[in-house]
Amino acid sequence: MFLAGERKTQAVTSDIIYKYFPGLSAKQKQQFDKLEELYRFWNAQINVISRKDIDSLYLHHILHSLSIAKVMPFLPGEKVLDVGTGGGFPGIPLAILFPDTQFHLVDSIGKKIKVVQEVSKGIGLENLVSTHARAEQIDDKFNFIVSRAVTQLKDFYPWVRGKFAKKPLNKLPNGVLYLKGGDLQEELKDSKLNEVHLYPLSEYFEEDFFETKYVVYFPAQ
Ligand SMILES: C[S@@+](CC[C@H](N)C(=O)[O-])C[C@H]1O[C@@H](n2cnc3c(N)ncnc32)[C@H](O)[C@@H]1O
Repeated sequence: MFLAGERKTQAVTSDIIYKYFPGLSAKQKQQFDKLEELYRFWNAQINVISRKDIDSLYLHHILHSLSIAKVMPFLPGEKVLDVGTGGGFPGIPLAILFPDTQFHLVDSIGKKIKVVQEVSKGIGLENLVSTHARAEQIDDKFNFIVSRAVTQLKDFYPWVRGKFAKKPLNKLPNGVLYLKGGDLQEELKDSKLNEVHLYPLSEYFEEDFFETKYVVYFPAQ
């Protein structure tokens, strides 16, 4: 029972993942379910998600990360780099969803990589490595580079330009999948990228949170 004027915020559970990604294995469900406990614990020591947002972990962080999968289902054997992963977004949810794809998560702040390593260990991820480094220092080639909330595309692309594998395996050429929101016109113009595709997330998800959010995809160029 609630008193007049008392507000109850209902935390979103992992059910929201299963609504949009049915058919996951028991192991994947266990991993997604365990993320809440692990992030609550680690976020209390090292802040990677704002305190008021932790109740929205499954919607704002996990499902948002997984939206990349609606645009680009990664294939077994592909390699994906997550630049500026913070506490592991979008890389950790994607690594659970695609256990046969190799993920490399990088962040320039060591404490954040500590959270990534602890969460990854806590759910037994075997297809993820993480490095405390600037993205520019990573010397490897990838099929796709993912990112969220790191910097403007005009600054981002020079960091990753030389890091794409030549051989494409997927339905779209190797390239960048960046989670962005709001009005992107100016940013896209400033980026000087000559081919960019916007995938509106409201086409895949009904929650208001996804209105005005996009996966921005551009091939290596
Ligand atoms: C706002 S946080 C976003 C974290 C995560 N992607 C998310 O969406 O929750 C931006 C992160 O980018 C990292 N970062 C910024 N520039 C970077 C670079 N050149 N290389 C690696 N990480 C970088 C910062 O340390 C920070 O953790």
